[in-house]
Formats: sequence, C-alpha cells, structure tokens
Amino acid sequence: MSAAGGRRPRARHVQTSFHRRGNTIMTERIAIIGGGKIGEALLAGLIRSGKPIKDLVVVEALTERAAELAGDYGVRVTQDVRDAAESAQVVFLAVKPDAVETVLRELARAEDHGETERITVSLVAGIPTQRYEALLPAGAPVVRVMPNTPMLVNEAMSAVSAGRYADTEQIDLTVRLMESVGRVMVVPETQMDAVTAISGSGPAYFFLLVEALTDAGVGLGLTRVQALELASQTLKGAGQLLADSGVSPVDLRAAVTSPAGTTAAALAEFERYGIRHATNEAARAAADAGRQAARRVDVEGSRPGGALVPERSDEPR
Ligand SMILES: NC(=O)C1=CN([C@@H]2O[C@H](COP(=O)(O)OP(=O)(O)OC[C@H]3O[C@@H](n4cnc5c(N)ncnc54)[C@H](O)[C@@H]3O)[C@@H](O)[C@H]2O)C=CC1
Ligand SMILES: O=C(O)[C@@H]1CCC=N1
Repeated sequence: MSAAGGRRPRARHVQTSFHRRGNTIMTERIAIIGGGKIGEALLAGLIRSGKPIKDLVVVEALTERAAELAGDYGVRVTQDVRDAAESAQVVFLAVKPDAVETVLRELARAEDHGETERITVSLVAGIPTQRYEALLPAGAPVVRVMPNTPMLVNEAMSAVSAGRYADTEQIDLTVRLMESVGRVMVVPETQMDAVTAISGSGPAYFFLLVEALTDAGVGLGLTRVQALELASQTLKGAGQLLADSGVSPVDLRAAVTSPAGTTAAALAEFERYGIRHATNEAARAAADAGRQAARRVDVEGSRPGGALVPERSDEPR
C-alpha cells in the first residue's frame, strides 16, 4: 500500500482447495470491490492470515492499479463487478461513498449461482445498510464493517453490524473473516459513525503523533532516522503494553510519570495546548463527516433516475 510507506507484504498465492475447520468446510468465495488502500489491506490481510479461501477476486476500476494488485498478490483482478459478484459468496465493498451506488447497480444485476446466498459486506464509512438494502434485490443480506489499515499486518480493529436481512450465520461468517485479519467488535449500527471516528480513522491520529514526535526529536538534535525509530517503536511498545497488561491507560501513564520529572513536564504542555479538547473535536468532526457522506449519497440516490431497478450502464466508471 503506497500510503503505508510503500512497503508491501510479500505476495503469496491463495490456496484454492477445500479445507475443513471443525465441522465447517471452508469454501468462502470472496470478491473485493475496490482495490485501493482498504481493499488492498483486506486482500493482504486475508492472504497473510493463511485462511483457506476457495476463490478470491478483486474488482478494480483503474487498469494500472488492477495490474499492480494482480502482480503483487497473484490474485484475479477484473473490472467487471457482476462477473466477480456472481462467483462470490461474500462481496466486500471497498470503494469511496460516492461510488457505492454505481457498484450496487451492478451488484443488483448479478445472479446468484452458488448454493449459499451472497452477502454484501460494506467497508464504506457513513453509508447505512438501509441504503444498500434499498438498492439491492429485496431481502439481500448486508453487513457493515468498519476496519482499519492495520489489517495489512493482521492487527485490524474492526467493528461489525448487521443489516436488516443478515442472519446469525451470515454475521458469524463476516466476523470470522474479519477475525482472520485482527480483532472484531460487534456493535449496533447506530454506533458505526462513532467507531469510524475512533478506530477507522484512528491509525492516522497515531501516525500524526509519530510524525510530530519525530520532528520534535530532530529539533532536539536526533537524526530523522533515529527519531522515527524511537517514536515508532515507542508507539508499538506502548500499544502492546496497553493491550497485554490489562492495566488502564491512566495507570500506565502514571507509571511513566515521575514526580517533577521529564514526563510530567511534557504532559503539562500537552494539557496546556488542549490535547483532550483537540482529540474530542477531531473525533466529533470525523463522526460528522461520516454522517455527511450518508446524506450526500442519500440525496444522490433519491434524485430522479436514481432508481432502485437500474439500467445497465456502459459508461466508463
Ligand atoms: N482508508 C482507510 O483507512 C479506510 C477506508 N474505509 C472505507 O473504504 C472505502 C475505500 O477507501 P480507500 O481504500 O481509502 O479509498 P481508495 O480511493 O484508496 O480506494 C478506492 C478504490 O476503488 C476503486 N473504484 C472506484 N470505483 C470503482 C468501481 N466502480 N469498481 C471497482 N473499483 C472502483 C478506485 O479506483 C480505488 O482504487 C471508503 O468508503 C472508506 O470509507 C474504511 C475504513 C478505513
Ligand atoms: O477517511 C476516511 O473517510 C476513511 C474512513 C475511515 C478511515 N478512512
């Protein structure tokens, strides 16, 4: 993923045979529509997890990007949404909100060839499952997931919520797939904008902090390479400590903060400049942006011609 510093996980080809896990034959056929940052993160995470998948196909509109993904991961990449969906049991939507409707028009026309009903799993921020249900054939199961880019290294935090027609088995299947690339929390859909503001966008907040800390280190006389390594490993170690210790962040912070010491001096400056207020405002802005995306798509979807039974479009996407 170029946004993740240009380093790619090593390509590994997907297993194509049937596998048994407990009593379940693992036969997932997966399509990922949108091979951008999050689509690639999911693709990489699924491959890296070693999870047996019967078929994995990516739909990517940009020819150059499609070739890049096919080369890097050894998977089938196509530009045909319907073709990919027809061979899939689970279709992940990883396009920007404004491309959702175009994709759904194609998905709505895809026939169901499999023994099991196709599930549409949206990774898209903001857009409620109701919108998908309105555009897909009646009763089509939809699940909404908010993952984050650490999927690339199988350390995602994903939240999952069910649409109206998704049954327990379909939710479980989605949860299992997302568990193969990280941790999963099942939430009511009303919490999805909040989740997006915390964990969906969250990695960017920590990267910003590492950037700022690196710059600060350079200002104090370290080389950029030294400062970046110090800041990155500190983020990783602090995260691991928080996750593994079961100790609250308040107590972990107190353990670093010696009376009248260096940490106390730094934290006082963070507080003076309003880190809590800034974080709160940032999360609110993120949640608002999700709601705005939903409103935008809703308005577009309800315009004349934004019909539920779409005509086939041969326009370039
Ligand atoms: N980037 C992130 O960290 C996260 C993103 N998301 C969600 O994932 C979605 C995608 O975000 P990114 O991957 O960041 O965007 P992106 O712009 O990197 O990727 C979108 C990809 O979809 C392709 N595309 C557009 N229309 C298409 C179509 N009709 N058929 C096939 N491919 C098409 C584009 O060419 C592009 O490669 C967004 O809706 C976002 O809300 C969710 C969680 C985290
Ligand atoms: O910035 C965005 O809109 C997407 C959703 C969550 C993370 N990235």
